[in-house]
Amino acid sequence: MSTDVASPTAAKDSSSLPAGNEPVISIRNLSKDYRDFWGRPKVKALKSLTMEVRKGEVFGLLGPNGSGKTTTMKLLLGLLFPTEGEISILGKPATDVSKNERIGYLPEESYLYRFLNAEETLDFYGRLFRLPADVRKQRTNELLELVKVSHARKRQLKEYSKGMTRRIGLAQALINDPELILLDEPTSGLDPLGNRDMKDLIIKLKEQGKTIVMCSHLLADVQDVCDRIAILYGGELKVMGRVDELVKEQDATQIRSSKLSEAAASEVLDVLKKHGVTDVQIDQPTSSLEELFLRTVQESRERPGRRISV
Ligand SMILES: Nc1ncnc2c1ncn2[C@@H]1O[C@H](COP(=O)(O)OP(=O)(O)OP(=O)(O)O)[C@@H](O)[C@H]1O
Repeated sequence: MSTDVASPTAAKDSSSLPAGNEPVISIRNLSKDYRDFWGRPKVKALKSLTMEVRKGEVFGLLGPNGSGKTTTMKLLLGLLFPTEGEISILGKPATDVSKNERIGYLPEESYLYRFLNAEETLDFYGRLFRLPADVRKQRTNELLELVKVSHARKRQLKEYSKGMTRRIGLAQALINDPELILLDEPTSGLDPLGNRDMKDLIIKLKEQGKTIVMCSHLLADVQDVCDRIAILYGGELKVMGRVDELVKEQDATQIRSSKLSEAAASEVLDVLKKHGVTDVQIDQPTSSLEELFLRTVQESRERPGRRISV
């Protein structure tokens, strides 16, 4: 397995950067101590974190509660100052707030104004980025379509469901057409349809050349959309690498075929036994519950009133 167990000095992952592909984010020996009322270090939230995020990739930042993910996001945005270390983001230091005009951020809890409707919300954030009125109008329309809340554009956000609020939060994060998008728990609170939409959106943004960093506890979602991940524990980088490489089982072989007859399966077993392989399992593959759920909803839409047979 090409896993990198990070040490404070060596936290690079296996696939090195191709020449000319400068990292969008470069973090070197980053530490963050939160201090108490008297300025004494209270919590070491990050310890010597070194990592890179490349242009056009979807990067997952994982770890249990309190492992330092949100702290990392806030340091990237320049909302916190590091205790030690350096961050370069879009070629600028993280403390240079001008770079935030090229960044979109979806916080874990969206801070949206409950009494504004969807249109007004996006227009308000567009104004914060000093976008001209015609651009604000065009982006608002495009983004409401993209996140599928066009039908509720005139409704105040206080009437929105959790999933709709998450969608408008994402639209807000995209209003400035950012190059780099930071998403804190993007799929939390979404039903399986909303979840699929959000993942499709993330993939679409990647196809448009955007770089995306996301924190999530929903590992199946991370596996679905992320190219590379880092796992933090207690503020330290423990693992970093390509998702497909990290989850590959090194000491097993998988053969997939169309459905085998009993006779064919038995012959296959004989061949494997001849080669000394005894721990063989031949069974029918299963699809995910997510696939079944989405198929059920799709078929229910197309053929209302019918019971669906699997
Ligand atoms: N403002 C703060 N003051 C003091 N300690 C803090 C502060 N913010 C975070 N911490 C501590 O820093 C550590 C890392 O917190 P952080 O929020 O970055 O973790 P996280 O990985 O995002 O967690 P979660 O998955 O719960 O969101 C935790 O021990 C947390 O208690």
